[in-house]
Amino acid sequence: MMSDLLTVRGLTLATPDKVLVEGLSFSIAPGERFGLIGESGSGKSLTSLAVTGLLAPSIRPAGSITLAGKEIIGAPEKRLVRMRGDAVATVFQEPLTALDPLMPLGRQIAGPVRRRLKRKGQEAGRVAVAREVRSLLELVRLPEPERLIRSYPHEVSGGQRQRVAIAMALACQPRLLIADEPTTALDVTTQAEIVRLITSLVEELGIALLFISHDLAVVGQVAESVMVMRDGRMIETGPAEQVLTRPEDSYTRSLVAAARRFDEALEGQP
Ligand SMILES: Nc1ncnc2c1ncn2[C@@H]1O[C@H](COP(=O)(O)OP(=O)(O)OP(=O)(O)O)[C@@H](O)[C@H]1O
Repeated sequence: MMSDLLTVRGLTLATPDKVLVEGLSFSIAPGERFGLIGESGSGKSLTSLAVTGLLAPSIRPAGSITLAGKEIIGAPEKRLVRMRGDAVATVFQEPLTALDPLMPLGRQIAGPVRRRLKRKGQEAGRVAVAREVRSLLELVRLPEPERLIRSYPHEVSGGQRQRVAIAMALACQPRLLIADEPTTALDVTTQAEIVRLITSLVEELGIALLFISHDLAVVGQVAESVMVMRDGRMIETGPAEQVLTRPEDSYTRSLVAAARRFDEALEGQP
């Protein structure tokens, strides 16, 4: 649809000797929360990298990806860089890889804040940037902002690091937030907190979300619509409530049954 924020049509990703993703089509409306589900190696991360124009040079994309009305496939690097600052930002599985180990967290958040203020022609001096950094820390519910600003990544917990990574992604004021397995590296309690935080933030800010996970239960908590992938292909797509409770495809049914058995085991039932 013309009004969609992200439209992927017939996306195929291949190396010279292997097709990794084939004929993928889906779209995300402004403000919509979309879940991409699939087991390891199904092509979820490649799909999200294609959306942000960050594919390895050995992988050739074909088909079409439009984000905020602009074609991504074949776009010059300059346009992709601008789009990554403007339309889309990503939160990855392991926040340590996104963070510089040698730089205090406050300065790391300040980077994207300053770039955004400059891009929008706004005052980007020290005071203005510091004010925005503080309000971002508040937004992601991080306590003790003064200490955090001066801390290095290894001095805070995994959950706090992921909150900082979320703050950095939101610093660009993206229209689409991509969260690629954002909770996989965290313990169960922290996982639930981060999932709730992401859900409430995108709702509060009116941002669309592409949430990627192998975990059906987590995707079910976050997404309004879902797509199930296997071996680089789309297996099933539709409203989350329908796909996750009344799946039509046998592969989706097996995933749902496995997740249910896992839940029952946790509850100590047969
Ligand atoms: N640069 C690359 N060159 C060749 N093959 C690749 C490359 N990157 C990924 N692949 C292959 O593409 C397939 C899909 O990878 P992808 O990372 O998208 O899977 P995924 O669904 O995100 O899995 P995971 O949850 O384990 O990250 C895998 O078989 C992977 O080995």
